[in-house]
Amino acid sequence: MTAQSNAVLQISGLRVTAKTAQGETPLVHAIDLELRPGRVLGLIGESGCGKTMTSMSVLQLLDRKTTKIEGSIRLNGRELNGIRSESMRAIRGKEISLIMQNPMNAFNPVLTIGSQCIETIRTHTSLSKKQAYELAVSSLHDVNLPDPTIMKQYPFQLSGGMLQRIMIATAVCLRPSVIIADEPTTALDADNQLRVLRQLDRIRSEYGTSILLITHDLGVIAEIADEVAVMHQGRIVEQADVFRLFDHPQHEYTQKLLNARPSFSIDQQSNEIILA
Ligand SMILES: Nc1ncnc2c1ncn2[C@@H]1O[C@H](COP(=O)(O)OP(=O)(O)OP(=O)(O)O)[C@@H](O)[C@H]1O
Ligand code: NI
Repeated sequence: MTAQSNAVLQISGLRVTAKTAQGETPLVHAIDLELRPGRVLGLIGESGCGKTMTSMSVLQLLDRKTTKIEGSIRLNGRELNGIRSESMRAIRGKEISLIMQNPMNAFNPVLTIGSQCIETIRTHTSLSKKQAYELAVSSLHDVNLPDPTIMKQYPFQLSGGMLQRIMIATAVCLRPSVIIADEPTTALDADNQLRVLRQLDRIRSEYGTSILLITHDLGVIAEIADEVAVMHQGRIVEQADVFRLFDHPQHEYTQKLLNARPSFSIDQQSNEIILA
């Protein structure tokens, strides 16, 4: 009998290799990650270590002509690696959603926010236009954008922080069990960063959504992650509970990451990590 795991997303032995004219270059080396229900798993590591390649492989968004994905990616028990692209299109946005770094790129500049949200909803459901409109408006309300006239606006009329919240609203409106957020706050100013993190945290607690949060920022990790996986040169070098990681970093690279921060302390009473 095989061991049963309650993971929503289980990545085992994931390898990503770039196929170039010069030959094959390994980018991600047989990593294992497990995302449990309602948890936030932070994936942290330096630029170029393979975080985005990992998230793109999970979503099966890499071009199979130029990249090879090996290993297993199970979403609610179903294998995603090698799945037909049609089946994956039905899963993406419904069972697993992506929130990207640059909100501007996520929207079509010539369509209103409303038509894009409604289109996303109707691709995955049999809701009428009116029902989809109502769901979109209530999702925007959820991310503190209560004014429905936003539906009539075009992406360029809105700030980066607002677009990021709209992207979150769109990503969560169909209640996916997993959200992958790849540097969701990097392009935002400090106020909006905090706002977006709070919203992700609220979505997690309200809907039990599991979040794989990709970042190079320990502050983001301290804010909302339950567990952390540290990635270095295409490998996971350490995975631990967030408090344990801050308290007792095991790997040399994790220690370097922590030392690069000015200082931090753990408030025993509120159980929060405070960064200076
Ligand atoms: N399409 C591609 N083909 C080949 N190599 C690629 C491709 N995209 C990225 N790479 C390489 O893969 C490695 C991992 O890149 P990746 O984008 O996953 O890093 P990252 O950890 O997300 O970095 P960042 O924090 O800068 O976003 C890098 O060396 C990058 O140059
Ligand atoms: Ni990246």
